[in-house]
Amino acid sequence: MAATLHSFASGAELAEKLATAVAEKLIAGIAARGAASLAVSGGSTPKAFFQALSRKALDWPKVTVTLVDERFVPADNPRSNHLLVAENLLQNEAGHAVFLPLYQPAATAEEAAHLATTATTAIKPPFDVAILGMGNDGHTASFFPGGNNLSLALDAATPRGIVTMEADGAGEPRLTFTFSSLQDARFLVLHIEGEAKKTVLAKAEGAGEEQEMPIRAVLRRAATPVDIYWAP
Ligand SMILES: O=C(O)[C@H](O)[C@@H](O)[C@H](O)[C@H](O)COP(=O)(O)O
Repeated sequence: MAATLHSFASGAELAEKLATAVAEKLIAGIAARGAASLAVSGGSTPKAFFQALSRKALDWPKVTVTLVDERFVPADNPRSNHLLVAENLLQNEAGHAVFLPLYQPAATAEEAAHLATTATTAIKPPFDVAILGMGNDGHTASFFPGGNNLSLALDAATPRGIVTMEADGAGEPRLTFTFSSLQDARFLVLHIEGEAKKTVLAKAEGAGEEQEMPIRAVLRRAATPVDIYWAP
């Protein structure tokens, strides 16, 4: 499926333009269906975008925000994506949104994944907006090369929901939406910044196995054409 590259002069310009585009999609979703959903990734890249989106005026109480993936840590842990979103997105206007965490206080990540799958069925698929990031190893969400559940997570036949992932480079056990949960978002965005990530993207767009660079599954098989947002 062909992707569309949107290049910007700076991260600040990208953040504002992406926030405007996402706000428009959420407003359209609310107008069409009475509610809208947004799944965002963690990491260091999206902070300015989150802050720009937080200032957009829309009917936020009708928007459910959740995470593409999460580290199996509570929200007071500095590694938590929930904490990152709470501090940067769920502020200002967006502070009125509904937030659905993936982390669940459970004895194991597997138990938390089952609980999160049940909890996130409250979001009617497909997502209105899904924002993906990408690591320098070509992972997206928590689809890490060598991940113990990578085949399951990428399999189009795997039901929508949350699965666990453990992999070198992932740190804690991860909770991640499956490929099947993300790939048909009405607006499917890959947000990357820097020359190094552009080089990684070029390699991912070339030949090779999905297992080597899992972002390839999204670039090659997503039902929704990917909009790539990039700044130097
Ligand atoms: O939990 C996470 O870390 C993210 O969901 C992950 O998939 C992230 O998008 C990439 O690792 C890129 O992270 P950076 O933006 O920090 O490069």
